[in-house]
Amino acid sequence: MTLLSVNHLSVQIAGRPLVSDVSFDIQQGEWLAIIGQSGSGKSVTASAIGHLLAPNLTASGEALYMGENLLEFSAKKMRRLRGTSISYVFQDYQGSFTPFHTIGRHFDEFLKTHFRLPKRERRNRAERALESVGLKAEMYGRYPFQLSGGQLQRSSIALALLAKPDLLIVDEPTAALDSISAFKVLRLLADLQQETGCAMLFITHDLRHVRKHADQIIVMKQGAIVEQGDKESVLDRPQHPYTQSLIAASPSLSEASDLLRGGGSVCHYCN
Ligand SMILES: Nc1ncnc2c1ncn2[C@@H]1O[C@H](COP(=O)(O)OP(=O)(O)OP(=O)(O)O)[C@@H](O)[C@H]1O
Repeated sequence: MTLLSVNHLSVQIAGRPLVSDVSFDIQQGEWLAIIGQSGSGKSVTASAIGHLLAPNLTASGEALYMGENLLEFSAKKMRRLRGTSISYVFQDYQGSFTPFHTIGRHFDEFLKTHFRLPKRERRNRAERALESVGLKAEMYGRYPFQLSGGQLQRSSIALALLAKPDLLIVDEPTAALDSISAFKVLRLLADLQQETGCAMLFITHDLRHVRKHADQIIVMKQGAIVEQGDKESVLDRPQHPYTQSLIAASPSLSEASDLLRGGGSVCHYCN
């Protein structure tokens, strides 16, 4: 079943298009990856869906979620939906936390805003959420600066999944992490997606992640989609010269794909 249907989405700045006529569907539980070079419009597209564009940008078109056009939602209605039905995880995990509030307080504020739960139950839920991303419950009382980048990104994933959203929009979640932490965070996201059954809109530069996790792929260039389809057809039989050049510029992809096909086990991302 279609969860989100984006139709003819365009984003402009002072009359100049940044994203033009973008259309795609995400099915329930599906992992859709958006790839493309820096500046191709991936983040602007993802931000437009949840009303997270910078104030100088305007969006038009449709983003139908359960049949309702999100672009027509009031700010208040969208705020209610964001975090509960549609959640975001950003590259800049630092920005997801207020430095002078404990990790626990962030969870508590979220739960207080969206649910009517007694204090003890809120605390239990937050601690369980931290444990679900491999963190100790004692992280509840720590301040953001007392956590590593990987731990903070895990906390932001736990926070994003707290209300069991149907759709998780993830914008380069590992760009600021070292490769081992990045690998762990991606595996965690994949496990949690399996567990919760949420759909994932995943923005990345790294085609190895796409090869491993995506069902469908969108390729963006200069604000427009140049190719889209299922993972195998886009990565193994790319039609557009731009997709071909992206794949060619990602030498580790052919390596990863050989390893996957041959059942090799040397590549971190293939295990
Ligand atoms: N608030 C803004 N004001 C003006 N231009 C913007 C704004 N936000 C984004 N842009 C421009 O829109 C274009 C698309 O940006 P976007 O962030 O979506 O690219 P991206 O594909 O996500 O790139 P990256 O992979 O580097 O994050 C870029 O040319 C960017 O400079």
